[in-house]
Amino acid sequence: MEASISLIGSTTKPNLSSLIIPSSSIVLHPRLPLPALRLKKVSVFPRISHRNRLIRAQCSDGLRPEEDDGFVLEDVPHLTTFLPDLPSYPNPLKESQAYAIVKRTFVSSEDVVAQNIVVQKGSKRGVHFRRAGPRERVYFRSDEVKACIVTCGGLCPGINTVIREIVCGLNNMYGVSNILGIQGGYKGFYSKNTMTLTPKVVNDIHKRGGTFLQTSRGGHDTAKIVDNIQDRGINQVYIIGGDGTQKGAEKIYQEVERRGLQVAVSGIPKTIDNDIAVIDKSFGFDTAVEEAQRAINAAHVEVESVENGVGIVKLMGRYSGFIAMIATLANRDVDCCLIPESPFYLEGKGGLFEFVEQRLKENSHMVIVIAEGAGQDYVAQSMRASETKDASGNRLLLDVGLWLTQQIKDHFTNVRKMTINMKYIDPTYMIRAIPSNASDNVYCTLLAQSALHGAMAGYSGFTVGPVNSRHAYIPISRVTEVTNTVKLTDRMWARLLASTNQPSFLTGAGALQNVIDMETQDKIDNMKISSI
Ligand SMILES: Nc1ncnc2c1ncn2[C@@H]1O[C@H](COP(=O)(O)OP(=O)(O)O)[C@@H](O)[C@H]1O
Ligand SMILES: O=P(O)(O)OC[C@H]1O[C@](O)(COP(=O)(O)O)[C@@H](O)[C@@H]1O
Ligand SMILES: [Mg+2]
Repeated sequence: MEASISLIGSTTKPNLSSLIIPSSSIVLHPRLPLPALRLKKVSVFPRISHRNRLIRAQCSDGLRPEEDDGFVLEDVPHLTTFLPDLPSYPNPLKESQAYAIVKRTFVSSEDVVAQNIVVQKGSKRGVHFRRAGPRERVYFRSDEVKACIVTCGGLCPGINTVIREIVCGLNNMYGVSNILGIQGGYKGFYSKNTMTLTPKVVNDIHKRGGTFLQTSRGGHDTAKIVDNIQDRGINQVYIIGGDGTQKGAEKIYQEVERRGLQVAVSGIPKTIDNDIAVIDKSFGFDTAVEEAQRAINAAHVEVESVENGVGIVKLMGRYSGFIAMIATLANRDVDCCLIPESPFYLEGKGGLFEFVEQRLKENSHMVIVIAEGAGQDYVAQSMRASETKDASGNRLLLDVGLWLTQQIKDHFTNVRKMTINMKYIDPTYMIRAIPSNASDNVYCTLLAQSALHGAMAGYSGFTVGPVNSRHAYIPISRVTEVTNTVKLTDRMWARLLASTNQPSFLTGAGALQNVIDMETQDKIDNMKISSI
């Protein structure tokens, strides 16, 4: 059987013999018997930013299964890609008591996770990612590992659980004892002392909110960070953070590869907003939704105890309204949910004022949940706003919660001459600062273990996360190139509208078309990415 291979994203022409050898670093097609494979053609394309590694194989034995079934593996880099002579060792898990009776301790190099699991008869197989988990061979001797952990960006419930489980997992499963904590985010690499992390030190940190290692925004200096990694002899870097952090992790990986260092760079996606693409859900999200119930319930109790009570609860979500949407769906006392993805308007037919008045007439009270990023352009029209950014370059938002409170108050007092009782609750930081709940703790444990198995197995420049409930290694660039947002044209938003019976605000001129245009563009961008 012959195959032609395209390596997209490779900087150097690959050594053919190393590609012909069935290696754990390149899986061509899960159905291909690798030892029988002969290479027909190898093409090397220049690096493209949105696809780190895409490895496709095309059979030329007449069957052409990949061409027919459209299988694509979006692979992650492996240290042997640029260090082909790196020795490997049997995985110490072979001797592990914990895994003694497990049927399949090791994940096969042919196991992949499908990005799309809803298919039709005759669908192309589509994009797949490498399945996460321990591998038969590792590329680090346990006593040689010097790992470090860093946390960057905003807080999120569960960060401490991930830290704890990386430390305990490396120690218990791989016998690694040399683990450093980098304090205060990326800048901590070059501006602070490190701390030693042992299972004892991190034993109960999962019971606390925040990050044991502290965090920061800004301060990503790739050269300084990699110099520091090199100077300290660090060979595994675990980076916990959101979209910004993952972009930084990608740059660190690229510099590590450029310098030819045996350093595994592993990203663990963190975002309370659930705005990271590809993965099912980010850790801490469930906890945030649960905690949001307390604020919504408080608002509801307040407003149902007075006449014409209007409660407004602001939840986090800069560009993605997932917390607001799911917290609303979970609660049932919310009359209206406003998210960044769905523009709304106040005045006139189908507007928010009309809806508030209608609910007050019906129930004498109502609750609005609003995501912090909702209606930003609208708010900016009535406020003199200057574009300010945080240290990482994220746009600072206008306070839509306060603004909406004032608008509703003014309208009913001055225009409708009605007395209303406004209660505004902003629980955003209170939600973000709590420890993770039970299900997030389990999720964080899996993330940490998947990350360290991947690093020990020599993968690098990857992000870990569940894709259709199976943990996978995903090229970092794949999770940073698009923001995960609520799709108004998907059924979940319709479920919410059906549950609250609120207006869709799509009656304004061109509003519906705008949404469709935006989402179509998103889809086209995604399709371009998936079809390369
Ligand atoms: N494009 C980028 N390239 C390199 N580093 C980045 C980039 N964007 C953000 N960072 C760094 O990542 C860290 C966290 O980013 P930030 O956007 O604040 O939070 P989050 O990672 O949670 O989205 C900061 O130290 C910031 O300097
Ligand atoms: O801590 P800060 O800088 O006030 O951050 C607030 C922002 O952080 C977030 O929680 C998200 O932060 P990340 O991008 O770090 O995940 C937003 O929802 C919120 O706007
Ligand atoms: Mg972010």
